Amino acid sequence: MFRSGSFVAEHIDPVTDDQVQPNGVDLTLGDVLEPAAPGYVGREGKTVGARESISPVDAGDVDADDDVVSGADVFALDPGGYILQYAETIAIPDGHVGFLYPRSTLMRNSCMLNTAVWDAGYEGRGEGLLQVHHPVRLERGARVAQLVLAEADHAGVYDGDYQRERLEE
Ligand SMILES: O=c1ccn([C@H]2C[C@H](O)[C@@H](COP(=O)(O)OP(=O)(O)OP(=O)(O)O)O2)c(=O)[nH]1
Repeated sequence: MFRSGSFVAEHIDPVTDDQVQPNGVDLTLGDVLEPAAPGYVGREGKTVGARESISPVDAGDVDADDDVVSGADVFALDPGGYILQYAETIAIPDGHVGFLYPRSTLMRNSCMLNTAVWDAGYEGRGEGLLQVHHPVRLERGARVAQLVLAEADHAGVYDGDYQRERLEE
């Protein structure tokens, strides 16, 4: 069974009322990174290749548009693959598994957010793969994705390399 948005909100920090949806909680855009060196996925080990931060520009520096809020931090992205870091800390409670879906407005703007499984016991500020197929402008703090939680049996709890990622930043 999938849990309600108000249940999911108990496991997201920080969260505001407007992020809470009927079936999940919207996550917002923290930072955008660009891969700068090859990573490695092996039979045993793995590494995440170096990435470089993309600097946001002031809203006043992108094409004027009624929808762009003055003073906002805006990532002006050309087509390519980027790492999107969520602003919120996510804690997947025991007895659950998390799934994340992109906000449809991203998709309608020719962007896609690819995600993996969120394991029971994981806590951290996670990442997703942002595919940009057409130039787009994304504001820091904008809602970009929605996390849902489903009840699930599990074998142990998450104890991998990404446990507690970016919590001390
Ligand atoms: O889109 C996603 C999906 C999951 N995660 C987090 C939660 C998940 O529990 C953790 C680890 O994911 P996974 O188990 O797939 O990582 P791995 O590549 O198998 O590495 P490790 O074995 O070190 O965990 O990453 C994200 O940040 N983004």
